[in-house]
Amino acid sequence: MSDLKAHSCEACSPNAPKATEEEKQQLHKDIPDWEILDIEGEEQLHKVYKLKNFVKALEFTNKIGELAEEEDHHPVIVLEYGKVAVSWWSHEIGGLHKNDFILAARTEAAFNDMQ
Ligand SMILES: C[C@H](O)[C@H](O)[C@H]1CNC2=NC(N)=NC(=O)C2=N1
Repeated sequence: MSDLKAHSCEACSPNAPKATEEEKQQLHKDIPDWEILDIEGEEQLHKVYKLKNFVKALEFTNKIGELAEEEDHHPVIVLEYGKVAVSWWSHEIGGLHKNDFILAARTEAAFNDMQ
């Protein structure tokens, strides 16, 4: 396994290439607990995290927000009591770019740091 969270994100433009099937398969190995969902024809990485209470869930949400702002790449985050659902995909290209896998790996690391 590579240390995916340490990879650099590339600027994502509308003509950036989507990750190929082979790349997705390889990158998914680093974040095996994330699901790849097809939402209205666009693939997304998705994971639901459980936390102790609302304050912890909010703290984690804010950490993800910081990761997103650092890379100008933003997820959908659904926050509720003790739970944070995160989806990463690249709006510009309507699917998955390597950046999404990197940010999912950083999300995973942020969660592990809180435990
Ligand atoms: C102008 C700005 O860089 C773009 O709109 C960025 C912002 N954040 C983004 N986040 C995500 N997930 N996908 C994008 O295509 C995207 N584009």
